[in-house]
Amino acid sequence: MVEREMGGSTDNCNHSGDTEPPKSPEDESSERPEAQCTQDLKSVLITSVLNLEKLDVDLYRGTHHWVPRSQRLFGGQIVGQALVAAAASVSDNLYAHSLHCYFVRAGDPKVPVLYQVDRTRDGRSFTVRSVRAIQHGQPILICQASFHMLQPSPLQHQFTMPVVPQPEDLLTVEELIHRYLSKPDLAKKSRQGLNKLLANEVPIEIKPVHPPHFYRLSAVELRKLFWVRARGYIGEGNMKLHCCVAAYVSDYAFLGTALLPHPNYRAQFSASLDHAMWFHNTFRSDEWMLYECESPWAGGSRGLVQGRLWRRDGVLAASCSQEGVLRVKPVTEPSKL
Ligand SMILES: C[C@H](CCC(=O)SCCNC(=O)CCNC(=O)[C@H](O)C(C)(C)COP(=O)(O)OP(=O)(O)OC[C@H]1O[C@@H](n2cnc3c(N)ncnc32)[C@H](O)[C@@H]1OP(=O)(O)O)[C@H]1CC[C@H]2[C@@H]3[C@H](O)C[C@@H]4C[C@H](O)CC[C@]4(C)[C@H]3C[C@H](O)[C@]12C
Repeated sequence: MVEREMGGSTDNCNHSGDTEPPKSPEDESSERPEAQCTQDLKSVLITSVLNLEKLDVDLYRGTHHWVPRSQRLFGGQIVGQALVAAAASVSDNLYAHSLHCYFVRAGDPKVPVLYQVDRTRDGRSFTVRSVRAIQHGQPILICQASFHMLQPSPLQHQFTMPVVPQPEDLLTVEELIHRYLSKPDLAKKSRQGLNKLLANEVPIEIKPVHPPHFYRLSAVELRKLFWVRARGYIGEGNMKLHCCVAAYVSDYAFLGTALLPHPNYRAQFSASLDHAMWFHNTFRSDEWMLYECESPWAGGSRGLVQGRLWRRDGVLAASCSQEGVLRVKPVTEPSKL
């Protein structure tokens, strides 16, 4: 399996059950994995989605877990798996620092994805891999990923992390949905939509900072802020793996940011066209990170969104950009959540 080639060990066990209150990151990272855990939603990211099967040199096969209702493969899954494939032939002293992808065809959830890696260049400090994600003999995604060795520099700066409530003081998406569903006067259509959302087996935990915003119930500002982490315990592992998980995480709830300024419209068809990420510092994708998303522009049936993933200590972990196709239609009756 590719993961073994990536070095580092990943613990398949998880330590934050759905029923028990979320543990603080310190609790989780201090726990030692005890019992043998079966694969479940909380470890599926690592044990299957990002655990590719090696078919040949530089050729891998990925399986699916969660698929959006559009029945197109989730873009974050394809990006995360492409980065796993790219990283497999890169030595452990190099770190993923950027990736750039185009989604050129919809992914078919009925068949696995093949990842064909080209070892574009192994330089003195930078190494570049090109990956084609292939289904039915055609590329669905083309990706370039670059890896860099540690080269410290006195030149450092970053934006300042937004001041927001801590995740321990916020509700998860699931808890919010249950709260909305408890409203007796909830519109039937909204109730159906929320139950479908609850049924999503997304291996990501999300705590919106401004819930009405997250669900576009009010366009107070053009930013979407939410705490996010992969479900389950990944452990220190190796940074390549955490970058692959962050790639998966970064594409969820991202493109919808471009609809925030337009509460009177909803997407009739939306799909990511490209996705770019820059990894700035080490981070743990299984610990809460703040995802700050904004949309500087939309037009011509496209929208551009930009995101910053922040560590809890205020360090900027990663930056993301994505343009997507957005074909919209007027909202006939605003949601009554
Ligand atoms: C995570 C969910 C999904 C986000 C993704 O991952 S998208 C998947 C990755 N990207 C792609 O698959 C794109 C691949 N590329 C292509 O398919 C093509 O290149 C394309 C289509 C871009 C261009 O093709 P081309 O042939 O050149 O051009 P067209 O002719 O225009 O297109 C042809 C096909 O396109 C379809 N189509 C075109 N127009 C329409 C239309 N008007 N209506 C319907 N379909 C149309 C059609 O298939 C055509 O093909 P055909 O063969 O003719 O059929 C996220 C998605 C939703 C999010 C949730 C949501 O926003 C609600 C919550 C919001 C909250 O804030 C966060 C939580 C949410 C639950 C949120 C969570 C997620 O972000 C999802 C689930």
